[in-house]
Amino acid sequence: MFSSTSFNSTNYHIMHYSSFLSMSHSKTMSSSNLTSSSSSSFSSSLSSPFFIPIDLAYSSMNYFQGLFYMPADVQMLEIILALMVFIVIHSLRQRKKQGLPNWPVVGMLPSLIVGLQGDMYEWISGVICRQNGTFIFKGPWFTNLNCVVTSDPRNLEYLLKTKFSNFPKGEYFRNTVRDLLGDGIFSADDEIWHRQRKTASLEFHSAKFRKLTTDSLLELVHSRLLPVLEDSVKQSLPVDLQDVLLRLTFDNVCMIAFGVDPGCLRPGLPEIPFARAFEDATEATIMRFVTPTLVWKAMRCLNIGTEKKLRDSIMEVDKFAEQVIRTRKKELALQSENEKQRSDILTVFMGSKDEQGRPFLDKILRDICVNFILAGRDTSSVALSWFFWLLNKNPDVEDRILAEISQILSDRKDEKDKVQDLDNVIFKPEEVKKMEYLQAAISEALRLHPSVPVDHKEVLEDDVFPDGTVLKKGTKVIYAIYTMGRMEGIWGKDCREYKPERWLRDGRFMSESAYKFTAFNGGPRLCLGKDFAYYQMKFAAASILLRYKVKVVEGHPVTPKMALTMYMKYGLKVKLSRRDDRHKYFKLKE
Ligand code: HEM
Repeated sequence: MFSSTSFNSTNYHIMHYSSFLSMSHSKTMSSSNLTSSSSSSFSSSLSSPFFIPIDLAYSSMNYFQGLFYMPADVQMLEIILALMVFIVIHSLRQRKKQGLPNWPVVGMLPSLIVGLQGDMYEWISGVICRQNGTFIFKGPWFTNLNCVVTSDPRNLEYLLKTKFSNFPKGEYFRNTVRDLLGDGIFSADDEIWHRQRKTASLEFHSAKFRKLTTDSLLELVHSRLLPVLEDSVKQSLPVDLQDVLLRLTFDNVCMIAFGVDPGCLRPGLPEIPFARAFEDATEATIMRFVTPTLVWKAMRCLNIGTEKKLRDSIMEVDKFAEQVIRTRKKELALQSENEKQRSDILTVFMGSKDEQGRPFLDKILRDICVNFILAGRDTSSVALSWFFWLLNKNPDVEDRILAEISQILSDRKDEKDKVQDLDNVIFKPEEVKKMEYLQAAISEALRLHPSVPVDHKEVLEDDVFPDGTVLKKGTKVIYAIYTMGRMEGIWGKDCREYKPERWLRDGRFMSESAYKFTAFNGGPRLCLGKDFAYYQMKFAAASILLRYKVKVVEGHPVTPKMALTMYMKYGLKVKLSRRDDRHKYFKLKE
């Protein structure tokens, strides 16, 4: 009777369920009973959204009548089986309404676990798109895993700007990251956040700070990055470009935060204890987000597993921070006001006051620096890694970048600046600014592979999103930045294509709304390092592309790693070769 009808997957389960009941009835009922029961379940399955409860109730009545004629153990087994089938079908039917099957006790966790096995970000994007931009994840009963996941730009604007004060980072986040981040800018809310933001913001926009960042980057690219890459060319060896870039930005951000160069990008790529400890501490902190709070707290008390690793690595980070703070204090004490030239974050905060007008305590100074390192450590390098991977697949984009660089260099007016040897070219800050197509190509890479793929907030008071989603006090809200880059409703039908041109109007780079392109966050908590990050990425990318062709090693697997930052899980193995076709793009001085 079912074979003549075509079913979608949900109906297939319905059919299965009815067949099962038919089979059980056949043991106990007359054939006429069997026929009426089965056909009623079939017709209601097509017409009524309440099919399952009605059908089950009806069938169960007949079913229980039949029980009197059955041996007790068979009866029990059948009840259990019927119940299980009901639960399975009911839970699977939730997929259509709620995005994922919602099971008793474990909620949507099984689907999440399955989703985590593959490309987690693609999986979550599929679920969100099916739910038109907002999806409510139901975790296991009695856990704190329930949350609202959204990628609707209207909700993002509401969350990050309109009702900013109702969506803090929250206690859950702070308690989870406190051991590593303390009260630094990343995890703080309210006054503590505001004070740090104000001081840091003034500093980030000062000429002194700009000079520090451009000088330190120039030094690192020319005396560390390029020699390391040149070595790999000479030895004809592949190199993990992601690892090299991570070292570059780690050294760079430590110079900005602490005013100290840890030397990760020295020849031979040494392992630096502070860098290793920082990496380990971040990874162990992330583990807390996927471990029930009671469990990680117990592990912390017992000092075992990832919690032991966290404690050990934080001790190493603290040792480094304390030593830098102590040395800087001594150094500043010996200098006169006029000599105080340093403009790193640590020195600036040492000269500022907290919200009560007192100097910042050493512990807060440590927290501030550690937070800045975390913020600027790997976001740019990871973005650059995806950018080089995309270039490899889009040689026409690479051609356009080189044409732009060539134009900029040939526009040099000053005779002594004219390029005689491309290997000696050092881009000037105003030239980097003019690289509009490169900025578009990097933004497009960030749109498809945002360095921070998901971010989160907590609801302070009951609220409602512009799309109608009801938010109860204490709910966790996750905004899926990765998904936003892949939504047709935001970017159009070609949203999955790498097209830097979408950022250009009459050849000039045009920024997008922060609630549509949220790679740098938006509203009052917009990334403080955004301008510097663009400068850093453009300077490093242009300096590499001018000298080398970057080819991803054939067969090298490229897939995102599940972490707070979107690293490539297996790094980016590339083979570099000298750009011997430079004459195509660059006209040298005669
Ligand atoms: C491609 C590069 C970068 C991207 C995509 C990026 C992205 C972001 C995002 C998404 C946030 C919000 C995080 C949150 O509130 O949970 C953020 C905050 C922040 N970023 Fe960046 N960032 C980049 C580079 C940098 C750099 C190089 C620095 C510093 C040198 C920096 C400093 C900060 C700071 C201090 C905050 C905290 C702002 C606040 O909470 O008020 N970022 N960034």
